[in-house]
Amino acid sequence: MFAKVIVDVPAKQTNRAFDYSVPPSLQGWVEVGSRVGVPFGPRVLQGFVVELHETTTVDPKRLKAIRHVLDAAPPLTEELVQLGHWMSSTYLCHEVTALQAMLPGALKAKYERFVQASEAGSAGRTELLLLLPAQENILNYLRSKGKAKMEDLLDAFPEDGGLIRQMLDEGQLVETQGMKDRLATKKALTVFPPGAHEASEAATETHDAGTSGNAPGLGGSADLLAIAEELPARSHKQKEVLRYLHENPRPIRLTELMDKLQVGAGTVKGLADKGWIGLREVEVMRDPYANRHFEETKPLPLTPEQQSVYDDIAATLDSRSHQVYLLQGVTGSGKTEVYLQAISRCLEQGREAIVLVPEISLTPQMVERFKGRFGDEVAVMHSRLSLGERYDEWRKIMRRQVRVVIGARSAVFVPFRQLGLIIIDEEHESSYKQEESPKYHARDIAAWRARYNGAAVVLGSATPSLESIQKTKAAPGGKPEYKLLKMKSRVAGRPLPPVHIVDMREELRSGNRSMFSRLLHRGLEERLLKGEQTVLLLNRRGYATFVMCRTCGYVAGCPHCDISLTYHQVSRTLRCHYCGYAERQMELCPDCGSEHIRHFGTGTQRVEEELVKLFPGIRVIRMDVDTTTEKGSHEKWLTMFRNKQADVLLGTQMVAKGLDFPDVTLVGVIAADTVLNLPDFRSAERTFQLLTQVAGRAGRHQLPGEVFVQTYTPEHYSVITASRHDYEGFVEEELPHRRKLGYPPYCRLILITLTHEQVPLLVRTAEAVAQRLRELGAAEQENVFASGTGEDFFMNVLGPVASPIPRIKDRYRFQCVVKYRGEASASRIVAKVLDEFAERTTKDKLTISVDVDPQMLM
Ligand SMILES: Nc1ncnc2c1ncn2[C@@H]1O[C@H](COP(=O)(O)OP(=O)(O)OP(=O)(O)O)[C@@H](O)[C@H]1O
Ligand SMILES: [Zn+2]
Ligand SMILES: [Zn+2]
Repeated sequence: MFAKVIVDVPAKQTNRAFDYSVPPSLQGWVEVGSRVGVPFGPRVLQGFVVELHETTTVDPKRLKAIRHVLDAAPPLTEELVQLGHWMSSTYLCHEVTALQAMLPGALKAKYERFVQASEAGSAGRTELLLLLPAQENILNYLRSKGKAKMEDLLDAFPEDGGLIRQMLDEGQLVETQGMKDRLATKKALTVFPPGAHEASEAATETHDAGTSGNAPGLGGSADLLAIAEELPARSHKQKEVLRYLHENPRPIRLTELMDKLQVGAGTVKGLADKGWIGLREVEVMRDPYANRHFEETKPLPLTPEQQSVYDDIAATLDSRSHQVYLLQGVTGSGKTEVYLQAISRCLEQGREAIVLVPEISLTPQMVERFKGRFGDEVAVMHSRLSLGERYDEWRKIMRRQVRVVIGARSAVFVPFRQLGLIIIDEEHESSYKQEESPKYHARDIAAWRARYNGAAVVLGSATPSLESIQKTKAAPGGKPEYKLLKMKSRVAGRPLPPVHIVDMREELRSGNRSMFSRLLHRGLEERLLKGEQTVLLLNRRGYATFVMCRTCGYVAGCPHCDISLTYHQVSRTLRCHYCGYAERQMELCPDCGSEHIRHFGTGTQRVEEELVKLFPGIRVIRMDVDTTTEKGSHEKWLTMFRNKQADVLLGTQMVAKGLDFPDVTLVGVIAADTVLNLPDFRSAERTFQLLTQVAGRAGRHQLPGEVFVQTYTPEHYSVITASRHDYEGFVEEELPHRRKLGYPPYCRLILITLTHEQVPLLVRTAEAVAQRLRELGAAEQENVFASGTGEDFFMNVLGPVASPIPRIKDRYRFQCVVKYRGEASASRIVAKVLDEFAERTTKDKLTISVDVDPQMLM
């Protein structure tokens, strides 16, 4: 048997599969998707098996064998391996980078490097070589140890790093990589009465050792009583343990037993040493939600709108065909209930479902709704879990113990084998696009997996992205890519809240210098009197958190990046968000020596201060990056707010999404324009989406709601259409702008960023790249024209220009933007140009990164 393996070296030369033989000892272990260790040059590298064959065309003499298999079950499926291949060509990334992105953090890159003397090095061949004394020493050191960690070896021979490298290259030393995998599983000492043993590996791992139900073979436990009787009276603690285990003949965690009986570990261990009871380490699962009880919920009778949407999705599920739906439902229309019932249907068919939600709306409330309906069938994956917790949730998936996963972007890769449904809530959110390589969009991955599995995808939003809405329209001569489903009204005939636009210029003119307009002020006052709640949104983006000298105007900037430093209140430091550079808060201006330094803290903090000044005694919960870094803080704040321990929930985007609190009757937006002024072609769309989302938090239950949007640009169509809850109106205004400027959804973009330490070389290369792109684009255009297929291809290269942030980590940045229409040809052209320049850029240490469908042109 032969395997094709992609090795874990993200480089152009290794971006292909290499052939290896599967030794007889590993047959049956090596599968497509297995992680393996393979010899590669002088080293042993990690890799992924992507194909298995009975034959190979490679000369058997040159073929090396796979050394070992890293996991008992392959962490990737055949489907995911194929997906990796597709991602590599679609997003122009290395295949191994795509495959790595599918693994949970705990499995990634956590390997240690080991070195040993090679067989050739320790036997025959070395005698023929003349060894340096230092080489002898290194070999002797390794022979005495058998195998050493690379870092220990380098510690032992600090002068000889280069020599060690050379010995590796010459094959005297061999490097292997070992996983720190064991660290990633959690173990607990567990007491086993005789006869009670681990029923099966999986069972012991899921159960809490203390509550394991079955105690197979009780035969032995009678003996414990006999032993207890015979022990001397002074061993009363040991007697007690034996009696307890006689009465409860099942495994129990040592700490729990100690707690229950108030005995020491030594007492128990003594019994184990005598062989009367067993004491072993057992793997336990960390369950982040273990101590939470989730109220079980039953499916609600659907409204007619919900029913018709559900019926459509259910028909696709039943026919096992593949379809992407775009569900446009106003805020509070009950999209989540539709998701829940569609998932039920999918599970009834014996299939599995993935639910993606944006990271910041992956709130406990959201998790609760899914756990409440599907209980232990649900695994949760998000970045606020510890690495270990995430790993354990992932293993539940591998072992088929759960059939529903709810998580942020990367959960789209979970290795389900019978995927029936993928739901992407708030599909317009930019966090579904990964900003590092592989720069994928979860929406595209979901569509790909649905096609592969004959599954349904539901993209839900009150404000779908323009790209998605465009895909619901029929292409000339074809069927639309997505099917549009609509829910136009809120559940139970509740009205959408009226939205009032407040012109802040007007406020200033009439002498109100506060950040609260008179209307919003009165609204707050009324809510305090009535004991109702308010949500206040301050969009942090675009808000100053920098440090400025009021005497000379000096602004503290990063010495390595062309960007101002951000002031961090908690640590009293100034930090660069791009390179991590940090310095102490300054007392004097470095330019003019003035003491008048002003720290512009986060906007939310200033709002909070003003609230407390205007409404003494007001209870405010502030949610922003500063107050939510601690694990579980999110949950804490939201629970407090739900329990009405606060009058106002004040925050950034994180208060705008998904929250459903019955007593919120007022929503205020402090300044609607902060996003609007950003130099981004999506700024109007983002403004509309955010305003609509946050307005949707008011009046969702019995009490009617009301919204005030404060703005300096009340005439802007994104503000006006949002105030009317008018999605179609917004789209109608926005699309002509996009068409005129040639932006998505009328074309697609590829952003190419080049970086180097020196500007002249950078500019020269950037220009050469742009030039070559133009040549190939024009040639393709001619080809298409000549072929007469009438295919809609066009490609336009903008730039090179300096990037909006022209320098990061001492490297200058230039960018080109490729605008194009027409299938895949553009990415093929870009790939070709990258290929042509690869050698030159490696030699010059210049980097080129590519972002297909960028969310921001930064
Ligand atoms: N069929 C139904 N009957 C009664 N109540 C319902 C029904 N469907 C949903 N609800 C309730 O209506 C409220 C709003 O529903 P839900 O949160 O699912 O809306 P949504 O469309 O997801 O909103 P958003 O996009 O604003 O997050 C919830 O409190 C939910 O329990
Ligand atoms: Zn100054
Ligand atoms: Zn920096």
